[in-house]
Amino acid sequence: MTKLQALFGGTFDPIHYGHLKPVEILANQIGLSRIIIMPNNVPPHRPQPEATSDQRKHMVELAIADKPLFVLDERELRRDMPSYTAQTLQEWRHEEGPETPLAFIIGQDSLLTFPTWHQYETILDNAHLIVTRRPGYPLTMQQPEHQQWLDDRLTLRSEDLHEQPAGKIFLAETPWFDISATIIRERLQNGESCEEMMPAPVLAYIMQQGLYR
Ligand SMILES: Nc1ncnc2c1ncn2[C@@H]1O[C@H](COP(=O)(O)OP(=O)(O)OP(=O)(O)O)[C@@H](O)[C@H]1O
Ligand SMILES: O=C(O)c1ccc[n+]([C@@H]2O[C@H](COP(=O)([O-])O)[C@@H](O)[C@H]2O)c1
Repeated sequence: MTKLQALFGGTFDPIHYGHLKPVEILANQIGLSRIIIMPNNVPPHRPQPEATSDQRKHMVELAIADKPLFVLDERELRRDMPSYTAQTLQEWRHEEGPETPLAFIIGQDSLLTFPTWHQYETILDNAHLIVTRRPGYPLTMQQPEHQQWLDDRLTLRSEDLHEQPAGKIFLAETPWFDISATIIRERLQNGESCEEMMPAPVLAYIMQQGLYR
């Protein structure tokens, strides 16, 4: 098997176990050599996050400090423009060459909005798309033409992700983690505990910085 690397982009406001656990399990299931966590500076499709980019980056660093599978990629943090995935993947492909298998990981909720992303059709030219499960969202697209787009690219064979450089969509059978950054921010605002939802060093940093009060 080749060494398949995957980029995992997000706002991570804050990073939590709903981000970390599915992708760790995925890495074991399909054989990922590296998961590259890539926080954005300006998210394309949502309001600016509550925590600063430096704070969100630091929380990612704390979350992955004891996990050799993960590395941090700061390229989107350096961008003052919205972080369009199509552009980022074009850059990444250029760096890695045409033959290297590359993948971009998203959760099930992101798959549903994927056809609204900037130049979404070009994203699969440069990487595979790996979708992790998330409770509360369907695995089918709302519009028939988007379902057709999905069906045309779906694969059930994880080997395809290693054998081809890009172009496939793989719906991974990862367990559900009913955690979101929104719930965490709300719970913290209400003074409720979030210990089960994120690594302890991240929670300690949130408390120390007085974030999400
Ligand atoms: N619980 C989860 N299970 C699977 N995927 C998830 C989960 N939470 C987030 N993701 C995925 O991680 C990526 C980054 O998500 P993001 O940083 O927006 O977290 P979030 O918890 O959805 O945040 P918010 O609640 O602020 O919208 C997205 O592709 C999203 O689909
Ligand atoms: O390129 C786009 O148009 C686009 C639209 C929405 C989301 N994304 C990317 O998808 C990833 C998850 O986004 P989010 O908002 O759920 O944190 C993150 O890397 C975003 O930059 C990208």
